[in-house]
Parts: sequence; structure tokens; C-alpha cells
Amino acid sequence: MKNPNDGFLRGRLRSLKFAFRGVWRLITKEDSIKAQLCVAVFATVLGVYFNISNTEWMLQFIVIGLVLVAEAVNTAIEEVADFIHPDFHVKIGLIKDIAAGAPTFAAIISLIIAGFIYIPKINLLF
Ligand SMILES: Nc1ncnc2c1ncn2[C@@H]1O[C@H](COP(=O)(O)OP(=O)(O)OP(=O)(O)O)[C@@H](O)[C@H]1O
Repeated sequence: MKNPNDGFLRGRLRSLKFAFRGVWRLITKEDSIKAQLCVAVFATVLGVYFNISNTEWMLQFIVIGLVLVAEAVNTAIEEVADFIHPDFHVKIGLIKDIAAGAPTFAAIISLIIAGFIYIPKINLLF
């Protein structure tokens, strides 16, 4: 919540503190984020192993970020949905299904990018 006594800089720093609290919460408590971070570490190891180019690194980090952002937004929507309506409701189910579509889109795009980067390199091994 905004403190009216905060100046611009103090307000921004406070917001940053809350944002990092959110990041810490996602990393330590959310299994979906933990799983995506494991995939990100695996992709980074693959990138080092195959010595991918700077452009490929950038694309890889963009899709890793895309997936993490989509997972974080999905988690926030799930939290809001559970807060406003903890019981079963068809509409809550629909909202959660749609929200889950965001990281799924991101994951499909990241698989396509991974295919473009790694399939030619893996083919060279055989
Ligand atoms: N309150 C509810 N009412 C109706 N359907 C629900 C409700 N809660 C969950 N669902 C259904 O169950 C699915 C999974 O919901 P849940 O909240 O467990 O998300 P999840 O994706 O399994 O969670 P996580 O991201 O933590 O793995 C939803 O997409 C929705 O179809």
C-alpha cells in the first residue's frame, strides 16, 4: 500500500522491497516456479555444453523469463481466485484454466525455440 509520506525515491525503493519479497515467495514456496527454475538451470548447462552463440543465449533467456513471468502471473491469479471464492465454482475453474493457459503458451514457445537452437547441434553429434 502506498505511503503518502514517501517521496518518489523512497516510494520506488519500498515497491522494490515488496517486489523482491514476491520473488522470494515464488522461488521458495511455488512448486511450478521451482520446476521452471530447474528447467532454466538445465537449459543453461546445455547452453554452456553446446557453446551456443550470444543471440541464442539472448533468445534462451527471453523464453526463460517469459515462462517465469507467465507462471508468476498465473500464481497471482490463482491466489486471487482462491481468496475471493475458496469453494468450488465453475467460473473460478474457468478463470484458473485460462490463467494456466499463459504459462502453457510460454512453454510451447520455449520448446519451439529450444528445438531451433539444439536440434541442429544434437544432430551434429550423430
Ligand atoms: N475453486 C474451484 N472451482 C472450480 N474449479 C477449480 C477450483 N479450483 C481449482 N479448480 C480446477 O482445478 C484446476 C487446478 O487448480 P489449482 O488451483 O490446483 O491449480 P494448479 O495449476 O494445479 O496449481 P499450481 O499452479 O499450484 O500447480 C483449475 O485449472 C480448475 O480447472
